Amino acid sequence: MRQVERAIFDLRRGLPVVLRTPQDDVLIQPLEGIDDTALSALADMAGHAPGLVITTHRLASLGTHAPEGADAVRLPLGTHHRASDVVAWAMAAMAEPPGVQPPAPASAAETAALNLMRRGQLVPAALSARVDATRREAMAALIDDGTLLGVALDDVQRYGEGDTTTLKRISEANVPLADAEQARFVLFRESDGLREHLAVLVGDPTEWADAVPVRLHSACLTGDLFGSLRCDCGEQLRTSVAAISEHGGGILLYLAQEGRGIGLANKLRAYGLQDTGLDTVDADQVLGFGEDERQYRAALQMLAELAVTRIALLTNNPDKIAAMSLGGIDVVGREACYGKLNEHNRRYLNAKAERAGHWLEDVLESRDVSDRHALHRDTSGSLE
Ligand SMILES: Nc1nc2c(ncn2[C@@H]2O[C@H](COP(=O)(O)OP(=O)(O)OP(=O)(O)O)[C@@H](O)[C@H]2O)c(=O)[nH]1
Ligand SMILES: [Zn+2]
Repeated sequence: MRQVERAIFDLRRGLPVVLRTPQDDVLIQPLEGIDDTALSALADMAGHAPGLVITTHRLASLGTHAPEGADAVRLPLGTHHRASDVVAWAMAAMAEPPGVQPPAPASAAETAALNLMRRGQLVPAALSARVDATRREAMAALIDDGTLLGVALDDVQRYGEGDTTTLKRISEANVPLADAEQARFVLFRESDGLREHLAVLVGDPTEWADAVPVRLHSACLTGDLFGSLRCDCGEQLRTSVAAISEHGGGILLYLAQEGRGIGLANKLRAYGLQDTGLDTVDADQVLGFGEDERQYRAALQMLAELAVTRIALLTNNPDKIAAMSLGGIDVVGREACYGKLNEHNRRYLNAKAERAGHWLEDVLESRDVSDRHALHRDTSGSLE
């Protein structure tokens, strides 16, 4: 499996990787940083023009339906296609589908390639070229001398299905917080070494209520750390710590799921797309993602490790309740957890309520605006 993890790192560096089966070698390359030289080098190495592999979410955002049952499709490319066009087909906001032949369902290697891109928090799109039989020996030599990384397709598929994200409890310490003086941070690391999650234990665990107050908080660097006004995350983080403390203690799980699981680089891309008029769901779809890419396996493992089975969840998100219940946790209560509405996050909160079914009516109807908003209104008079 270490080869798979190495492949993810090579892809994050923009390097091609070879996916190998006994019959075939397939060269794959991420879209980030691709230029015309890299595009033709890929075709030369493989002896075939590459195709562009995209998710069906991306295809839908181009206004085209995927063949029945396909999760990903391949658009064949010709030698006349420029890298800038290919990158645009993969991730730019545009209405026109590419003028190439109809999409074919992606092969097993191509589907696996997109899973590697996702795990590496790259845009889930790839260039893919089957290595011609006449080039296989040369390809094997490049793999042997370390120029290219080769990884068995079988391993990539098992990596995607398996328990590679088993958590290890790594370290812990008391960290008194402004909103909860008695707090203990426990750090967990996924076994492939890629991501770390935190359990913040508030109060004395022996005195926690029978249904332990729990907040599942997905990381949001911009909101949690910088107080971004584009979302409600920073305020939710702090008010939930305070609420847990007031309820006699409980747990905040701080999950490495930046940008609903798409990663910070892609969240910033999605923000750029939202600035052109798309909402948060459509912007993610342009980049090839579904409306919410999060999985809660890590949260379930941390609760198991902490021997917590009955919880009261602080959330407005029905998916989190469903994920916990499906994972065998008894969710016996739910408490709302709001941030403040302001003119920068109103559209985002509306989209969460309307498109993802979050319970945010109270916030959206309250016209509860922050001091900062009031200040802004005083000076600009531009409150909608
Ligand atoms: N992709 C994407 N992610 C965003 C955007 N705005 C915020 N996020 C992310 O959305 C996630 C919000 O997570 P949570 O705070 O757990 O909130 P939630 O799913 O709304 O659920 P509750 O707060 O529990 O009701 C964080 O990972 C943010 O980084 C956006 O416009 N696009
Ligand atoms: Zn946020």
